Amino acid sequence: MAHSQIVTCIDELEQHARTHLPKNAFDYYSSGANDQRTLAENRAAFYRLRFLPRILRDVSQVDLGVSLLNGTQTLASPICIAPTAMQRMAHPDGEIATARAAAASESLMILSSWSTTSIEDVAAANGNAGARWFQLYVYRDRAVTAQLVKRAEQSGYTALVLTVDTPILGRREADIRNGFRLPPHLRLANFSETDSKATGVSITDKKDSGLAAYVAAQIDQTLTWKDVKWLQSITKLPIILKGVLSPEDATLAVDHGVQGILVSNHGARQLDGVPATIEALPGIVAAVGSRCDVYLDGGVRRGTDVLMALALGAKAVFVGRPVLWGLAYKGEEGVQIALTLLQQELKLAMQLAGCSKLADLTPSLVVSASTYTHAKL
Ligand SMILES: Cc1cc2nc3c(=O)[nH]c(=O)nc-3n(C[C@H](O)[C@H](O)[C@H](O)COP(=O)(O)O)c2cc1C
Ligand SMILES: O=C(O)C(=O)c1ccccc1
Repeated sequence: MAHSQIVTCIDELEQHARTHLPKNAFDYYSSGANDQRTLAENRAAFYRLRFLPRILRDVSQVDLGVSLLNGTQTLASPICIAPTAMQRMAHPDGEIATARAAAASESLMILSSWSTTSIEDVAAANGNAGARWFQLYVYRDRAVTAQLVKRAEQSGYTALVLTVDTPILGRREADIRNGFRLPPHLRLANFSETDSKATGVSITDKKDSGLAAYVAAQIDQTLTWKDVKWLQSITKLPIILKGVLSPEDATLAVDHGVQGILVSNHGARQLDGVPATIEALPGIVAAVGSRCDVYLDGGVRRGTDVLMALALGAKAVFVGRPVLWGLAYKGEEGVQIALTLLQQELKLAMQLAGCSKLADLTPSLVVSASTYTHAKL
């Protein structure tokens, strides 16, 4: 795709990234775990669903506006940015470009703890009008964790997204083959050299996946529900648990007083063989009811995917790799292209489905292809 051409879909941005990014960066961004079964399922499961559109409803005006966390976070659309680590590998502006594009699109950005731009610099780029949440891992050193929380609070991040599916990094074989590590000109901007040196493992170590070894040394594998309580004790920010797939855990999460659940399989990068997120969503929505927000990420590449997730009960969806592909294409402008494409596709899909606002979206809009086919036989 030449730069002068119009980008028509997210997959085109991915194709561009595949041919323009260094192999070790593209492989790191695109990989799933093991045989990448769940990676394929995250897309395939959307393909197994069908819409039953409604007709003769006035769709001349479409409102994509949504409010999250009990009305405290209003957004122009329910399409938001998932946290992805090390964005400066995709474009020199990295997280700064993402933060600017998010603000320009009135979208919400979740910043990864493992960013190549600091919490403070991203906040400045996102600005007063921007909406930003901070993604947190709990580190072996609780002082490091508490310090990150404090910095996020002071920099105007309005929620903490606690990732709970990564006690250790999943097995990404391309990274092992490539000996993946952070390029030497970049650094994990939220940690001091001493934080990382203390573990004796450096992210630039030249063995296997340098990342996996580094993560194993940093992240606290002893994490349990008591640590959710600990986090609540050190912050007043709302807490969203990211990486919930089981309805039982969703119920526990609500019982522990979290304000949101992000149904996620980490872009199929952790345990291979788990369900696609769009398959896991209905059970979690049923378990949670209206007791907290439920969001989804994983494999969202089309406005029609967004529509399916919202119809099945997600309040908002998050995209990870599409933002990286946008960054690789054209930095801030590329991320805006990705977000705008998805927003326009969602609007069109809603009109064609007979819906003019998000409140019109109900599970009856979506049927499983197999159920629907059998019912007609
Ligand atoms: C390259 C990459 C880096 C990621 N880094 C993080 C991270 O630092 N923290 C986190 O909670 N999730 C991380 N994720 C998971 C994403 O937040 C999200 O769950 C996933 O990418 C959504 O799937 P999608 O890429 O198909 O949209 C990462 C995903 C990718 C692809
Ligand atoms: O690569 C990832 O998926 C990821 O989430 C991660 C986790 C810890 C450090 C860097 C990236």
